[in-house]
Order: sequence, then structure tokens, then C-alpha cells
Amino acid sequence: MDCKYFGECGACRVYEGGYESQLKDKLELNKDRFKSFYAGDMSVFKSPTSHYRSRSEFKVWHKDEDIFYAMNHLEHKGIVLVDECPQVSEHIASLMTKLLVAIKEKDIAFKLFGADFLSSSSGEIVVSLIYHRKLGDEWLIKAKEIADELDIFIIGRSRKQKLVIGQDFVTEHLSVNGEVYKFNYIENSFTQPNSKVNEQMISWATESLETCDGDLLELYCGAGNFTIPFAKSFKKVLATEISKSSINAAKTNMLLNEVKNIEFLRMSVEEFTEAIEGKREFNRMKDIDIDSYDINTIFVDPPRSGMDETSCMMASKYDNILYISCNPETLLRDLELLCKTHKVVDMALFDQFPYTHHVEMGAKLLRKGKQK
Ligand SMILES: C[S@@+](CC[C@H](N)C(=O)[O-])C[C@H]1O[C@@H](n2cnc3c(N)ncnc32)[C@H](O)[C@@H]1O
Repeated sequence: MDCKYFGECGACRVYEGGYESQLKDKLELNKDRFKSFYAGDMSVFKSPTSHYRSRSEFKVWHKDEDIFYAMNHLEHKGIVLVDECPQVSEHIASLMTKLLVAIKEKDIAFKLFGADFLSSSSGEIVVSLIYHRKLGDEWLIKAKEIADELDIFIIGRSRKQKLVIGQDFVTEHLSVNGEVYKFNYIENSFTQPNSKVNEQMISWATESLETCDGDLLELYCGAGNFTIPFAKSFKKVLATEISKSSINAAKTNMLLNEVKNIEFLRMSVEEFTEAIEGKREFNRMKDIDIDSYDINTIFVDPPRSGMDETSCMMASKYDNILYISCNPETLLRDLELLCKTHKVVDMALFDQFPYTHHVEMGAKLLRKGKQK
């Protein structure tokens, strides 16, 4: 990646030998890490080597009456000023300077401290401008002029305030095994950052579940990123997630894709575990006939902290477990528990975060004694 800040700004790590060499090392490290659970081939899915991030957050730094984008320094305290970034999508990259110029010209930089970008592959962009002051009518008029001029959506945020100019989402199209799915990505909600790798993850996961029978249970479903492509392989899907805005987006995304066999439930994994074990009743489950589900398969995509012990015990009740993880360390910890009853039959590495040491992993597990 040809970048004048490479390694300095904190977003990328300098790696001798470049992208391919780093990926090879990540693969070796993870093959070794998981060798006691899985000794087969690990599929590897590469990222584009630049302009792969569809969302990105920058600080806005004020210096000598001027403003700059900034990132935390990688090695020590302090920041690095950034005027371009080859990680972000082409659409975000070509907007960054124009937006900064417009903010200065319209004089709306006072107490602005953050700029978050979210883009779709077709070029829709929502920018959240984050302030340490209450935003009034004057800000709204000027920000609307910028939004019109640059053909973007702008959200003004400050404490307990959210002003939306246009809309607070972009619509992304993802191509999965030859089919195109539409997703509304909501500002300030979780979305997978690397669209090309995300498409490969969903394709791999969908193929991994193709032979599973019965219904599907999904935990940590977000806005239905996996759920919606999975739905055609199952009669019914029950998908749960803690975030209200993600569940609302998931329901919209189900309609956008004309999918009808999913029930989305806003519930934490901890709550859902209590509900399914009959330990506690929840009003949110009153319209869900849990006994009508014939669940043999569970799909999980937890945050970096992984699953907890109780959720692993719950997942172990199902014959097929598919686990997508953004943190190999917590995946390894959880496999210690899951592999008391199950064995890992396939694994994949997705290079969702190039130029960092992070990777996304996939693991397919089958109850011991069951055939593939
Ligand atoms: C790594 S994201 C995956 C989301 C989705 N599968 C996707 O691909 O976009 C993890 C999700 O877990 C949700 N989450 C975090 N803690 C949770 C909990 N305790 N119970 C349920 N969901 C939780 C987050 O809101 C987030 O949407």
C-alpha cells in the first residue's frame, strides 16, 4: 500500500514484505494456534490491498486556526495528522479533503472533534460530524448546504443530540454466491468494515450450512448480514441481537430482500439463554412460538470478547455449530468448551483487517459421532 503515513498513523502496521508476506504469517500463526482442534486445510480469503474499508473514524484536530483529520499514534501517546488514507473506500478518500474545505468555508468547525464516514459501494456516504457543543439552526442550514454541494448525507452529533440531513443510512449491495442482497447500513451501528471480505465470509458460511437440516438459530445477528442470505437454506430462522437499531435495520433488510422466514428478536444472548432454558419469561418473546422450531444448527458471530460459558453450553445442544470470530484468542478459548461435545470439521481465515495483526476466523463444528 503506497501511503506516506504507512505505519505512523496507527491504522496500519509496517510489515516487511508487504501484504502477501503478512497474510502468510497470519495463516501460519493461526494454523499453529488451532492445531489441537483442526489439522486440515484452512481456506484463506484475501482482502483488496487498498481502499477496502467502507467505514472509518477520524479525529478532527484544531491547530493554528486550521483543522485536520487525525489518528492516534501507533507507538506512543499523541496523534498523527492525516490528509489522505488508502485504507478507506475510494468514495470516502475522494470526499475527505473536499469536506474539510467545505467545513472551513462554512465556518462550522467550532468544537468539532470527530468525523465518521460510512460508504456504500455505489458511492452513497453518510458523514457524522461530532461536536462538543449543542447544534442550532445556523449549523443545520450550513451543513445542509454542504450535504447538497457534496451529494452526501450528514449527521450532526453532540451530547443527547442527533440532527439528520437526508438520511442516517446507506444502502449496500452484497454479492453472495451469484445472488445480490441489499442492506441498509445504519450510522453508528455495527457493520462489517471490509465489504469484499464480508462477501467472501457470507459465501463461505452459506456454503458451510447448505447441508444442515432443520431450522437455524442465530446469535449476535446484527442487521441480518448473514441471516438474510442464510434464510433460503432453512425453513425457519430465529435470530437474536442486543442492539435495538440493528434489529430494526435487520427487519427492514428482510423486507428489502423479500425474505419472509426469519423472526428477529431483540435480546441479549444472556437473556435468550435464560428464556430458552425456561428460567425467565420475556414479554419480547410472547409472539414467538419457540416450540414450533426444529433447531439443529446454531450460527454465532460474537464481538471480540467471544461467547460466555453459558452461551457455549447452550450452543453445544445443537448438532451443527458455525462460529465466525473477529478474535482468534476468544475463539480458541470457546473451542476448549465446544469441543467437549463437538469436533471442528472446517476452518477459514478471512483477512478482514489487512496491515494489522487482526483476522476474522470461521469454524464449522459437528457433534462428535455425527456424519458431515
Ligand atoms: C461482530 S458483530 C456481528 C454482527 C453481524 N453478525 C454482522 O455480520 O454484521 C457482533 C454483534 O453482537 C452484538 N452483541 C454484542 N453483545 C451482545 C450480547 N451480549 N447479546 C447479543 N448480542 C450482542 C453487537 O450488537 C453486534 O451486532
